[in-house]
Amino acid sequence: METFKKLKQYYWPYKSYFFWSIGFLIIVTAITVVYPIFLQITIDDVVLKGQYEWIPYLALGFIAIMAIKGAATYIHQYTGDLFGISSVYKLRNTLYEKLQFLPFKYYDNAKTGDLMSRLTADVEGFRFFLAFGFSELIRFFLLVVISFSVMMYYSLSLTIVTLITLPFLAVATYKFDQAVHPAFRNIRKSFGKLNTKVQENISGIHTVKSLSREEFEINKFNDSNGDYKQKYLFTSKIWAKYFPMMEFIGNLSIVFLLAYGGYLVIDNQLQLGELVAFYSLLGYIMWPIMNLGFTINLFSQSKASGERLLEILEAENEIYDRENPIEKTCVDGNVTFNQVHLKYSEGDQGALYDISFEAKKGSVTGLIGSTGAGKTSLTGLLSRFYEATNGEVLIDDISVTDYSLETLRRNIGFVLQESFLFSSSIKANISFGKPEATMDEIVDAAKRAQAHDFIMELPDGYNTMLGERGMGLSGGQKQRIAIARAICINPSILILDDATSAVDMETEFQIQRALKEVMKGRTTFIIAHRISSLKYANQILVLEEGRIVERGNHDQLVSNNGPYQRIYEIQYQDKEKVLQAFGG
Ligand SMILES: Nc1ncnc2c1ncn2[C@@H]1O[C@H](COP(=O)(O)OP(=O)(O)OP(=O)(O)O)[C@@H](O)[C@H]1O
Repeated sequence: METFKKLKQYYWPYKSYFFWSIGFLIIVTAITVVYPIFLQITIDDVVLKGQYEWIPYLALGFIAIMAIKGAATYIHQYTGDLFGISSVYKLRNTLYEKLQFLPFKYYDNAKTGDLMSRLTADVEGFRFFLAFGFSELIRFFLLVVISFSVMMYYSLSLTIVTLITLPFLAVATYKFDQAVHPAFRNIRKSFGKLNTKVQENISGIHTVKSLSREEFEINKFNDSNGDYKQKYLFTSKIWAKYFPMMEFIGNLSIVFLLAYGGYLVIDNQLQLGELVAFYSLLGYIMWPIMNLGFTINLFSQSKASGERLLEILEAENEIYDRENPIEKTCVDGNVTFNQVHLKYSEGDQGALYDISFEAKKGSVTGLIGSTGAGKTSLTGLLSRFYEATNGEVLIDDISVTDYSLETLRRNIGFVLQESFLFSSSIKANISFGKPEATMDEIVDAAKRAQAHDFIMELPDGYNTMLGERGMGLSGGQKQRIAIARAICINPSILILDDATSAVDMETEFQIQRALKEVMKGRTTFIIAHRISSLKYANQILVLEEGRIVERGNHDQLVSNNGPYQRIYEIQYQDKEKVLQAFGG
């Protein structure tokens, strides 16, 4: 129940639908119990007493009651569905919103397919219970209580005899729930894994195909699919084991009813119609109790789903705006790092140690070092993708934690090694960070990113729709759109993370030209593996294992006898060797 309590805020605002639904359910259930009473009166007071003239009236009365029941069932079902659908609409929106604001750290470990199955299958599971399962439980209690009362009215002793099996049925049902709940949680988990498998495969299909790993992938999918099947079969076994047991106990009651009830009729202690009504009423008690397995099943599934939804809703967001954060449309872009340390998680080896430097407004800072040295981590701290463990990161002498996240991210433009483009128009992709941008601004950004010319050659120009992940464009074209997107927000700080590493020399040259133009007047950080990208930087920070081991400009570092000179020699000696080999 804890899970439902925690999720109350999502369904309770729609309680009026729920109460309407339950109100009409009471009418439906009451009418259901009236049927056997009708039967009893017809047998005992009409048929057995030979008063056949009453039959048409009884039949008409029956039709009227059925009509009322039909109308009440309609309202009960419709309002029940409204309750479920309205609640999960709000829940789904909240989940999505939460996913938008969860920090990068959350996504380091999250799996897309699993998240998707939570947002779809688990939300659906929860909805089904709200719309259907809840009222089934209530119907159960109503049917049992009303039927029980009428049975007691007919014969107390027969009620006791027939319902003697009830405690056994209750125990079996309880045990069933205990077994089936973890089984359902496992099914949901396995489904999440299956989804992850499919999603990763589709995202990485180029890699799979280019390395001929289709068979391997098929086998891996088969494993996940097999696991899902096993989990379902395991649950079926539980179901198959308990259900006949419950049915058997239920049928024992009928045996007791026929034996003892028959005796009472023969002994004239009970009327025949009452015995027939008793049989129907027993069905109303036994059937829902046996069916309780199914309802509990629903309940277990939705509880398991609810728990998985709560895992997202309750995930901690460590990076948020402090109270009254500084909101600015434009920062100057003076960046200072003061003895900054970064550890991604407790017990983790640090990613950055004692980083201190200054980058003046409009200057270019180059970051170089082997892979894993901490270059990307350093720039991520500026936008608060992650939080420094110690030390301060300042923009215009104010800690980044004092700014609103929106201010930071509207003032810091990123161009990553592999840029993600959405499956929408080129125009929408460029203005993604500034949806209010005018067409002139979009075109201007594209021109400065050297993207305008090739965009104009596309069939629909700026309205050309891109496939998922920017399919249909070359790597260099995608990159230039990403550059246009970064500068469309007109950022004071620009971070170019290996922006040219994934393209050929010719494209690199074009992109470099685009970047030179857009770097003007912005504090720029260039993460590069190639020295050629850093020649004109005002300062270069050489990182090794999370520490700055050398700093200066290209001319100073190239003869400093340090790691930069070594990188330079490796990159340029090779070039010279190549040139010599070709007689250059
Ligand atoms: N999200 C993360 N969670 C945990 N550890 C991380 C995370 N991102 C990076 N690291 C670790 O931090 C260290 C620095 O990584 P970082 O990506 O900053 O290096 P880099 O210099 O940018 O490397 P590259 O040139 O390969 O991109 C590495 O040891 C890396 O494994």
